[in-house]
Amino acid sequence: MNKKSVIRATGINKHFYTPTDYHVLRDVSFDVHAGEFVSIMGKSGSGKSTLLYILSTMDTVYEGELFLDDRKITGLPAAELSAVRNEHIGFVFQFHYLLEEFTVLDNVSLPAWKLARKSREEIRAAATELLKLLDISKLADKRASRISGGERQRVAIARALINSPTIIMGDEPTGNLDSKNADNVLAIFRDLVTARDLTLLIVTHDQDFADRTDRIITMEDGRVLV
Ligand SMILES: Nc1ncnc2c1ncn2[C@@H]1O[C@H](COP(=O)(O)OP(=O)(O)OP(=O)(O)O)[C@@H](O)[C@H]1O
Repeated sequence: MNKKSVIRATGINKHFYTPTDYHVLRDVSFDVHAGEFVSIMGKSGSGKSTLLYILSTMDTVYEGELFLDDRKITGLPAAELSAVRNEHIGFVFQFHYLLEEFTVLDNVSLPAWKLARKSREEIRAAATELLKLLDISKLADKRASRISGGERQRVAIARALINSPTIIMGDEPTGNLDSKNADNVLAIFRDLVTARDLTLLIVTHDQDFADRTDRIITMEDGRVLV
């Protein structure tokens, strides 16, 4: 099967110049195809988060080229980049950055309010649907500050889905969960790949989690091992 490339990185190099020149990413090239569930592993300091930051379009200072959904992202002006990000990518982080005083429903709705493509009613309906999908409907009106770690991660996943992205990127999304909740998150991700035709790229230290993804990209000293 010749699936299209959803993420393509070619010859990515990145330097940090603080305090001296540190060559953190070295000729990183790889493809992630439509519908793949890929994990990125590697020792602490190998460059995983730095790479994810570039792939998520938030860091634009690098050498090489990045393509998302066959479109060249490298060199796009900031406004276009932000439109691409909003349209294509949902993020799930270890620390979910929920707004503690907002309800669960409002936290999930927030990215759609920002994008302002739909009415408040449509957004509410879509957010309600996502809570159902993630089996957290009961939490809709609870404040984020009142829910558990596993529940927070589900809210963060629902929020990442609200603008119907084609790609979900995660930085240690199961990092602070116990193994039962980590298993649940994995099962949710797995279902999403099938049900919503998503592509997933997840940085993780969790070998069990990674072993159950379709493919592991391993990083060492800023390089992708092949
Ligand atoms: N802003 C920065 N300035 C200078 N060096 C940095 C900066 N950000 C990261 N680094 C360095 O770049 C290297 C890669 O960092 P990165 O966070 O990408 O690693 P990682 O593989 O995600 O690590 P971890 O698994 O511990 O999160 C590290 O040595 C880090 O100290």
